[in-house]
Amino acid sequence: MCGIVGIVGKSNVNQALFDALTVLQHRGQDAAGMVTSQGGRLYLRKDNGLARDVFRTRHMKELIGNIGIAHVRYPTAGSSSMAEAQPFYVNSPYGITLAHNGNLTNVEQLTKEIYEADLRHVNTNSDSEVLLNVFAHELAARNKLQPDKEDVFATVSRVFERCQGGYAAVAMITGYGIVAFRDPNGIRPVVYGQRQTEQGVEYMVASESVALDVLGFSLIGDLAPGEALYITEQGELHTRQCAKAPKLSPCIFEYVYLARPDSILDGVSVYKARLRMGEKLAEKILRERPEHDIDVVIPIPDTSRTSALELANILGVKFREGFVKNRYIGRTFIMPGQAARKKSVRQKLNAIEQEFKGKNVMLVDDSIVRGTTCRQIIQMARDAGAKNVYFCSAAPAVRYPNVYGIDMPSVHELIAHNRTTEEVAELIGADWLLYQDLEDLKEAVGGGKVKIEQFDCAVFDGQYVTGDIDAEYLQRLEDTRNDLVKNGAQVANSIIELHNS
Ligand SMILES: O=P(O)(O)OC[C@H]1O[C@H](OP(=O)(O)OP(=O)(O)O)[C@H](O)[C@@H]1O
Ligand SMILES: NC(=O)CC[C@H](N)C(=O)O
Ligand SMILES: [Mg+2]
Repeated sequence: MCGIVGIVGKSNVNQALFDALTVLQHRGQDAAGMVTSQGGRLYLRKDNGLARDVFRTRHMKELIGNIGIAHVRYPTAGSSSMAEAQPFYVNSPYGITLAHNGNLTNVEQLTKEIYEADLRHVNTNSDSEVLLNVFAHELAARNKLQPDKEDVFATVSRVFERCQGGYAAVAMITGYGIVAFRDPNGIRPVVYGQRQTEQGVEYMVASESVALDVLGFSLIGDLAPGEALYITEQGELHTRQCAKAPKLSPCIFEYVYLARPDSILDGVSVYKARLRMGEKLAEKILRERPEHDIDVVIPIPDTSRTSALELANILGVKFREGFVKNRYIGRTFIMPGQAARKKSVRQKLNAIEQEFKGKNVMLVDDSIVRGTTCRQIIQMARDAGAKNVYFCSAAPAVRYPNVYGIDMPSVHELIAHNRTTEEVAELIGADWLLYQDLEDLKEAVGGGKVKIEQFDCAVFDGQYVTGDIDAEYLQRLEDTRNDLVKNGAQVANSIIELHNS
């Protein structure tokens, strides 16, 4: 779940792109990049690190132009090498750059085709570089000196025919405009909006609506699954449905953890969805233990705050901030290695003893994935003197790998894989553990004012909406991307493409 953004403006867009990246930083902390265009030239800066570290004043000065795209990365394919930071670039046709959120599931076949049939060179293990080359090949196949919107939309249709998986992408065609597209299942989100300036209307595409809000763009809407958008350099906006059988199946984990609460995705407020998750969970507690003895509800900052608050309200139990979060430490789950993740939990969270001493505490988290967070947190609650430590998760048990852009490649790393709730409770040291039911989660997200009928819930139920995932695929994923392999795979590549400023 990386963050992508593209802007067609009326003055230099570098500052706006940078600001958007800082707002989307929660979607990827490993690498950041930006490319802008002016007078047929491209200006690129990308590297590993947070946006604020990658872009210094000297880089910003060189990123000139009224049009550009940018990316924050959380690696889910290839390695964490800086050579895989995005946007990627190919020089033909026209000079195209691309930023991608998601994961292709037929990347091996595509890599072969690109080399053997399309005669194109791919220099990294990133699936995003493959996606760019498919797009570039199909645009080149139109054989036009000056491509128009029909060429762009026909190209996206071909991309949909060839590429499987989850992908939300934004690409810049040098001298022509910005294209954005969302896979036919709409697994990853893309929104777009506009703002009025003295020089005319500016357009922006981004992973989440919060990026539009903060920059003063008003939301026009989401890209529908299978829809593409093309904004010319002159500022004309075109949209088109380019897929044969689109079906909205957004990743439900976006609402659980990935997205910011102040975003609206596919018409659903993430904040409200999380409130409803808390409500459903409280109802389950009351069903299962009407005589519960919970003294206080405590969230695990940050993401669970919203659902924990509503859970406490419905239970009629005190809501307290029992853990203080170090604001200078980022998100733990999207860190690349287990050692870093483990260390970070203790650095990030500290208990306020008074809230625990002698009490039965109900700790609430949005999800339990590897169990890194809850194990340590429960111990901290005990050390702080809690009488009983109960734990609940606003999402169901995570039991299956994710293949669409969340780094959960190995079932053996998932604490709930092949374990009952009681076994997980024992392992994490909880006196009582409660998970949200999947139907309740679906209802919490898709049952509000705006209805969503189908989701990608694969991490909870093992059903992969693209229909191309089998045991063999999952085994390969496990073998190539488990924690041990990833730790050994950090090759110090340099970037072979545009000069990096
Ligand atoms: O079971 P685990 O493998 O530990 O993963 C789940 C935890 O990781 C996430 O927190 P994170 O620290 O990434 O971000 P947050 O501050 O937004 O909650 C999530 O909110 C859970 O707390
Ligand atoms: N999290 C993502 O969306 C990752 C995009 C791409 N698969 C990469 O690894 O760079
Ligand atoms: Mg958390």
